[in-house]
Amino acid sequence: MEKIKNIIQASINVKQQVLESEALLQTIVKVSETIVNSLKNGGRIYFCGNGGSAADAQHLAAEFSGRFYTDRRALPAEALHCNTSYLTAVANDYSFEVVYARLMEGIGNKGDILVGLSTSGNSANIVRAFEVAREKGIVTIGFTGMTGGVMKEISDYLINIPSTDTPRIQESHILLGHIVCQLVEENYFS
Ligand SMILES: O=C(CO)[C@@H](O)[C@H](O)[C@H](O)[C@H](O)COP(=O)(O)O
Ligand SMILES: [Zn+2]
Repeated sequence: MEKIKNIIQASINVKQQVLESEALLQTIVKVSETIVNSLKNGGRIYFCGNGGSAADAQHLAAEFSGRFYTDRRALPAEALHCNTSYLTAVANDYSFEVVYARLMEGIGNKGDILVGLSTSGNSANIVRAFEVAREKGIVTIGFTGMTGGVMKEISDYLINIPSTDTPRIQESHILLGHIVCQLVEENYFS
């Protein structure tokens, strides 16, 4: 029981720090406004991550393309790992490092948004996708851990959770991701 309580408390502590970080909260506001502007100008939102963060990418994309709280028209959002034929072919024929970059090359357009979720900030396939995004004028939003890793240098917006513990970082990513979904849904459809 003690162990379980300690883990829950650790998750709360990270979220408490997020709550007290004016800078992070301001970034959330800016990110939400940027996504609304992109959507209003015909942009699309792409999400990518690995492992649990791929699940988070898929989850958040579905809030936009499906629904979050309200009944409204679908918004154009996709997670980049969902086509397993594409993923296995490109990883097999080229490398796993280029799987997301190649998709951005193929389907990303100027004014779109690319959200990358990486607790280390160092996942090479996300970093490579952000590099392609930068070349194409696609706005990048990094959800990372405390240091931001390599993504700190190449993200237009960085949401770096004040923790170095992968699961605790992911738990705050999904909280803040949900907040972004709610703000975008409310503002876009108001
Ligand atoms: O869900 C978890 C851990 O909670 C794992 O699957 C985790 O996402 C994987 O180890 C990822 O490959 C870690 O990558 P990243 O967060 O450093 O980009
Ligand atoms: Zn996990």
